[in-house]
Amino acid sequence: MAEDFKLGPLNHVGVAVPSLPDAIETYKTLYGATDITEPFDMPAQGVKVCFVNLPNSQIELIEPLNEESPIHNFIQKNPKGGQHHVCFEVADIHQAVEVMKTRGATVLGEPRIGAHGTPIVFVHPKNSNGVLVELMETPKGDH
Ligand SMILES: CC[C@H](C(=O)O)C(=O)SCCNC(=O)CCNC(=O)[C@H](O)C(C)(C)COP(=O)(O)OP(=O)(O)OC[C@H]1O[C@@H](n2cnc3c(N)ncnc32)[C@H](O)[C@@H]1OP(=O)(O)O
Ligand SMILES: [Co+2]
Repeated sequence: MAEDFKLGPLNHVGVAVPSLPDAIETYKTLYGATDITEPFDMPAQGVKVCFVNLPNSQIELIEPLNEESPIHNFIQKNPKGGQHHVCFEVADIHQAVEVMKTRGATVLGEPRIGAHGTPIVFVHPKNSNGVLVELMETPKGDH
């Protein structure tokens, strides 16, 4: 089970923001980003999300949908926003969950469909030097 587990590519860096339109404007005007997806709501994940597409990865901009959002507290503590998580791809999300739990990590919840349409889970920041790590199953056909 664990022997063939490994992290795949860095898929995205999650940035939590108080206002998606303002953050989009920043990436457009300050960094000249031209490839930014239309924002969309993910009620199951409690966020509004869009992606700044880069040559080798993405910035995932996320805004809390409501006070129940898992990032509501984060924005309360960081009103201007901040780097929120890093996301690595894995071949098999269920194997990843098993390996993380076997190795003593706190896996937050069960795998749920994320913004790329494949199952994701999160490993608590306390397990990774204060960094919230998202594991995302690589979309089929992308292997
Ligand atoms: C649309 C899906 C998209 C995708 O890629 O597909 C996403 O990525 S959605 C991203 C948003 N969803 C999540 O983040 C789900 C997982 N996160 C959680 O369950 C919570 O955010 C959690 C448990 C990590 C923190 O919840 P909360 O902030 O309400 O709890 P606390 O305030 O008690 O914080 C506990 C402890 O953790 C520190 N913390 C919180 N958030 C982060 C963070 N992003 N990075 C690093 N550390 C974080 C917080 O400061 C507390 O630290 P302590 O030392 O105990 O004070
Ligand atoms: Co993410």
